Amino acid sequence: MLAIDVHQLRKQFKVQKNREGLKGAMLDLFKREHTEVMAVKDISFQIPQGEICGYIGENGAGKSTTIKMLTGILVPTSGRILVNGFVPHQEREQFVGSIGVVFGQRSQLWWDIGVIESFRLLRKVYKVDEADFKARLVELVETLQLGDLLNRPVRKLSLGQRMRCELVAALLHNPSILFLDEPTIGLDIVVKTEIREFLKRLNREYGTTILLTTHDLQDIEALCSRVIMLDDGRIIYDGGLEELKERWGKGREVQFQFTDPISLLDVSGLTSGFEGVRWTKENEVTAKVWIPRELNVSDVLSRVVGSAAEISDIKIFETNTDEIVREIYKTGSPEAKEQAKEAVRG
Ligand SMILES: Nc1ncnc2c1ncn2[C@@H]1O[C@H](COP(=O)(O)OP(=O)(O)OP(=O)(O)O)[C@@H](O)[C@H]1O
Repeated sequence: MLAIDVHQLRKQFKVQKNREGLKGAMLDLFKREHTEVMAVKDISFQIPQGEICGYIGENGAGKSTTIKMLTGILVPTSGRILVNGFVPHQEREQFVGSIGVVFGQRSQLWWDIGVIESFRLLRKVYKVDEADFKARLVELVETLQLGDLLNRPVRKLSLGQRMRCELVAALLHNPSILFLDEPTIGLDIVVKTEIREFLKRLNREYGTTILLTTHDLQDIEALCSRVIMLDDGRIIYDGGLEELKERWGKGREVQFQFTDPISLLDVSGLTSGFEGVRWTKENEVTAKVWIPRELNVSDVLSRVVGSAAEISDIKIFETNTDEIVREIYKTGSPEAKEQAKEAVRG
């Protein structure tokens, strides 16, 4: 069974218009005018059990709206959703037992009571057996190092501590799918890394399926083999992260450290004939070469390595996903968007 199966999913919101001026406000009192906003436009995708998939897009692209439909909080305007074989908004009671949800910007813990009390209440909500609850709590508390936080009220926790507690709260009933909406927002790099490690482990040990939205592409790099990219309510890319980099990455950079001092002229000579290759000198013995996407990196490398110049070190710089994705978002890079839409269609 697929973890998530979505067909032609659409969500349209009715938004009240505000008319201008005093007269407008008076008129609004009697009869409001409405417009429609289509937040999600007939999207389809399937996620198998055990996959970690990133769901990305600019502000307002429709990510949260999708997650809310997948978790049964919003009812779709049209289309079909099956999550763990359930129709989320129809079969709520059984359904919520099989999923966990963390919204980075909202808490599911009670503000004024000890964290452990919130966990106990959630145990009742999810009808988790006492012995299972204890075993799971011990394990999660240990992995996420929550020991001395458990008796503190949530309002006294730092954001990072709270987020770790949110994860425990979402996982106490051992769900097979975890939805994360901006799980690392506002956290420092140390806590971000801890949370990423924890999620990887969860996926590895329990096969938990994870769908996560994020604006932090480091989350995607660290966790996801697959990315779904949304733009204005439509899917513009659905595929591997590596493929995304390959398809839209503009090139690779390789840094060479030579044994003896070199000049820019020397190194440029090494790659003569390769069109578009650009060298920059970093210091007496170090130079960087930029290799455009159209060329095979290893062809260029072997030419340099096979030359008379003696090399003491080589570093290859990975294509920066941040830059690629920002480029697609920003320029809309019309042809990239068009290509992507075609790839999804075809
Ligand atoms: N309850 C609502 N009523 C009306 N319009 C809404 C509602 N919720 C979302 N929208 C609109 O739907 C579109 C998609 O919003 P959504 O929150 O899903 O985007 P998002 O990709 O999650 O953005 P962000 O990264 O900012 O969280 C936006 O234009 C938003 O204004």
